[in-house]
Amino acid sequence: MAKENKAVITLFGATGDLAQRKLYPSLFNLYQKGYLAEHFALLGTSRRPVSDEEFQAMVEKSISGIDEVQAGNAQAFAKHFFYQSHDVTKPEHYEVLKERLEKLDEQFETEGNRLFYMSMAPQFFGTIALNLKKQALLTDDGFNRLVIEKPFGRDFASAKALNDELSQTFKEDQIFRIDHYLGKEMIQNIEALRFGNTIIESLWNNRYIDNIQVTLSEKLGVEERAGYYDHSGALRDMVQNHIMQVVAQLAMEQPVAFTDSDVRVEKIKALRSLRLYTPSEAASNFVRGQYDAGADNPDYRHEDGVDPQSNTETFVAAKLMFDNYRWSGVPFYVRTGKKLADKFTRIDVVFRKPLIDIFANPRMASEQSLKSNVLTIYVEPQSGFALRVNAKTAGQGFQTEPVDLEYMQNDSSKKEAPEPYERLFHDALEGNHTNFASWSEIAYAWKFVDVVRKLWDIEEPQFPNYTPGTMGPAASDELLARDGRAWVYNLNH
Ligand SMILES: NC(=O)C1=CN([C@@H]2O[C@H](COP(=O)(O)OP(=O)(O)OC[C@H]3O[C@@H](n4cnc5c(N)ncnc54)[C@H](OP(=O)(O)O)[C@@H]3O)[C@@H](O)[C@H]2O)C=CC1
Ligand SMILES: O=C1O[C@H](COP(=O)(O)O)[C@@H](O)[C@H](O)[C@H]1O
Repeated sequence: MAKENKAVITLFGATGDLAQRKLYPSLFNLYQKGYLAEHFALLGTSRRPVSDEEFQAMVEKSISGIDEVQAGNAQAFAKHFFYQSHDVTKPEHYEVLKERLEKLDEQFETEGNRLFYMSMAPQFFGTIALNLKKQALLTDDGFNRLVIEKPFGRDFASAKALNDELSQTFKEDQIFRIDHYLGKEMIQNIEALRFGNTIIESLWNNRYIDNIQVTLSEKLGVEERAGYYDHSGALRDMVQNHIMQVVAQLAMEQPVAFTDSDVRVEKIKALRSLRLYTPSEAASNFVRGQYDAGADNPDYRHEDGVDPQSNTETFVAAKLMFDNYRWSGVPFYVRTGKKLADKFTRIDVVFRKPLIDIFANPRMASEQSLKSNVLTIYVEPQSGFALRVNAKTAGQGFQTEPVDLEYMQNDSSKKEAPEPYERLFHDALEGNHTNFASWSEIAYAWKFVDVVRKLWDIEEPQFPNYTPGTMGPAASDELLARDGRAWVYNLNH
């Protein structure tokens, strides 16, 4: 039985793309499941004038694509939505907001619980938080929480400045920094796999693991987001946040208990032990790329909205090292990019080969060699995992071949899994921080990434350097080849 969450949600950026594509459908799913019911309201804000009725129609339209809408639910849901034209830079506008929130609190009996969601350009995040405090929009009786979208800063200094601003209004345990990768079913499964299985956790260290590979691959280019992306690039857009969060979950020690505070402690410890590169180490352990023209696309520099001289990277590959007892000597190879071969996210954990390969005994005149065991976590588009083991090939002789022990979620279990934003909204309403990034995690991630960014900002790259539809520049393969390794997923798969 779903527990109802009571709150008034104030959404900054209510007419924006994210709100309409992701946030309203996620809230609607929570409503259909009973996590939101009678005691919730959403006050949407942005500058343009929109009436409550027009806003409700916008919300209904945004959820119209959802399957299995229970009769009448869409209209009943939309009736919880209200709109206030509001310029976040104008302090006097917050007074009106305050009055409306108080009325909604009373009307929907939300017990003073307030959730403020910043879904707008990041330069406004600090201003909004300061005004919420100055104009006393936080309540004394219920909870006051802030959900904040990415990006959280452009580097450590700007992230710290933002965090300092937010901290004047909200304490760390009131801030929920969104990283939608943490809302993905199979990313959450990392913890279940590791800490729910003796056979996995007992091997999860440098005695048995040779290397770990994380790939976040995209088939699309920058599309209509060039304005943002050209000032960001793959390092800031994907590595500093999503990849760092995934890697922290793979590397962390077992938390004392599966609670948000215990998980945070371990993720922070893991990120603290991530080796901070010198500029020359960064140069040899990071690869950047920018896509060339393809059969149906211009090269990146000729995309709409991109600076024709742009040195923004659309691809990053890197080798990360953790200096701690568990991971000493084990490289974590990561890569992400746009216009690659396919859209998928996967993690490959490559185990060491047996110390002695008795099947390669020359007396048996065998040419074969055992393959490494690989645990692959398929995050998307399929959800599941596979363990590659060596088995005897059926037949007269004695040959071995790799076979996969596989678990893939079927359509019905996939349907059970909420969308990341639905899950994260629910967590924030429940006050559960497990799937949100803490300030310390963000700070360590920026410090790590800043070294690379500074280096790349002063060195002229040889762009473009990869063909759309491939897995990035040749240097990405060379990064592993020089260690005698290769990406488990390559174009032959
Ligand atoms: N869209 C996406 O897929 C993703 C977005 N994000 C993040 O989510 C956030 C929102 O992105 P997105 O929805 O795409 O942005 P949009 O540009 O689509 O929307 C911006 C919103 O902010 C409002 N706005 C702009 N200026 C002001 C102002 N001065 N005062 C009040 N409201 C204002 C706009 O309405 P109006 O002009 O009427 O004021 C609009 O509602 C960003 O932080 C982005 O990085 C993160 C991941 C994915
Ligand atoms: O945060 C972002 O993520 C998307 C990729 O997310 P996914 O869930 O589709 O894998 C990426 O396209 C975008 O550039 C980035 O801002």
